[in-house]
Amino acid sequence: MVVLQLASIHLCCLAEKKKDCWSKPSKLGESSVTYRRKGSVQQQQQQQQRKAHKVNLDISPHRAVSAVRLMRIEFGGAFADLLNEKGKGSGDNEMGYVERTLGFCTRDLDDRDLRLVTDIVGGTIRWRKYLDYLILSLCHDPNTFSRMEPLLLQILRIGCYEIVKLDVPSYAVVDENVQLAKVSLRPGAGNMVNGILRNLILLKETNSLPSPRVEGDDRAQARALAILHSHPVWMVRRWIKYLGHEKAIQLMMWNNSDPSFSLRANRGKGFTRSELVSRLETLKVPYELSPHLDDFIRIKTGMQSVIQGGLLKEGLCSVQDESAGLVVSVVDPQPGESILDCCAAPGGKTLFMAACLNGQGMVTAIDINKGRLRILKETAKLQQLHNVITTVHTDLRTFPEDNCVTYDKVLLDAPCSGLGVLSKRADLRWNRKSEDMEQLKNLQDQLLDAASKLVKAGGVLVYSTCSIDPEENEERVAAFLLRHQQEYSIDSAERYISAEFLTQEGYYFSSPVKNNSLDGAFAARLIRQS
Ligand SMILES: C[S@@+](CC[C@H](N)C(=O)[O-])C[C@H]1O[C@@H](n2cnc3c(N)ncnc32)[C@H](O)[C@@H]1O
Repeated sequence: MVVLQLASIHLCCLAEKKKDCWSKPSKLGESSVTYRRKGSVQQQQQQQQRKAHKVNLDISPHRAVSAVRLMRIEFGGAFADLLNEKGKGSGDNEMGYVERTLGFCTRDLDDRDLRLVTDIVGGTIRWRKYLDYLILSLCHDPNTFSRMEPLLLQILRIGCYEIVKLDVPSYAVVDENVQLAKVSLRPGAGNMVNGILRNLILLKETNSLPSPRVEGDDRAQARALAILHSHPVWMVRRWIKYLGHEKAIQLMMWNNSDPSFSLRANRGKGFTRSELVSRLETLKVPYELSPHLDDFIRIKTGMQSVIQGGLLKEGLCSVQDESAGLVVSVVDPQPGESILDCCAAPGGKTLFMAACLNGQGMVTAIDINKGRLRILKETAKLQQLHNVITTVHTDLRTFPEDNCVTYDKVLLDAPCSGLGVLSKRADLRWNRKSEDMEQLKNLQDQLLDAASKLVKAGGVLVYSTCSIDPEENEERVAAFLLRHQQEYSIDSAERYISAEFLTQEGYYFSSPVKNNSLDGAFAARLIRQS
């Protein structure tokens, strides 16, 4: 998924609104409460009450906040990437959540704390299956693990992650997580954290951490790899089937690595890549120019400075992965054209296509999700592209029935599994189920059929996904071409992208395994004959 930074911040508000209230599970501990959104007056009252409360200075705020965020992601339906959006997502309410979950608050987070929270939350989610395996192995009795309070489990996961995957001094990890469990739950919980973490440190120091053997039949091997690389078993089996063992492992390692980001200078606002580079140099953010796209640069660190420097708020650039930018290259938008973006929100590709029009032509952006479409509209205004973007809130599957207009180019960036973007979407691997794949494929077929009716004779239809799964990509296009033999044929993407991204069939495909540092994405360019 390509998440526009600003869109993310807005989306977070939506995600929060969607979950107006949620009850913490009863196993949480004595201070189990119902989370409820309060109006602004109530928020102020809460803040005043907090001032009257005892602030716990013994526990680092980043550990307390990380534990609470993990609870919200697992039980409250919050999205990791949004909450983790460089520490922004939770807004002023962060300490309110901490206090209601843990029964105390800590000092406010500074920039360093925010970075730590981002690392710990992202890493703990990614490594969840492996961390649970370690914790279970150290519990001795499986019932202790299965009956564990959710908050205690989060604290243990954080501690294990810090010990095994981060270079944090072990005394600090043990002391603070023990303290956190004691104060927020009960003394016995602190003792359990103490026992498990100290054992883990011993095992790590003697190089004897528990580890499943990759042996036996395919299923058993997939199960072991799923633990070692912390992914659902069904995904591992699917990737072994399509990519083979070695590449499946490389892919999982990529998914577990720290994501890098790219920024697109917004030509629509007359802001060039050189100007973006100067601003980044002033902000002391290290960057690399994209070798594939003229408007893009890559950054590995420094997103916080980009946000604070106002570049996104001023609409001067967007956070957009190059893999998504290359889909727009395949569409090849030209000034004066009429373009339909069928599944447009939150608008990453719409905005890039609109910027390519140089003020002439129109991108019509339709989406079934009103909230996401509103974000697109707001961003278009911010980026001064609203004159070349029209939004339509509708279901694409019924849109052709009421609309007889056809377009020069139609982009269908279909809803998909997102299996190409798991490095950026830490929690997505746990939210996707294998059953989703069949439903998504059906929807993709229906959407392709609908989109195909909206292309002019001689016009172009581009089908794209941010998936690396052939069943959502090549197979959907092959099935479509069978249904529309007389109307559509493949137009090779070779004129629009470099050879490293070109498949044998003439499609665009970026693979995290092959095209290092890009997310996975796919696009097929089809021409309408009649
Ligand atoms: C992969 S996202 C699109 C991302 C977008 N193209 C971008 O670059 O930012 C898929 C979008 O399809 C929309 N969608 C799903 N089903 C739809 C339908 N039946 N009609 C229109 N839009 C739909 C979803 O609301 C979602 O915003």
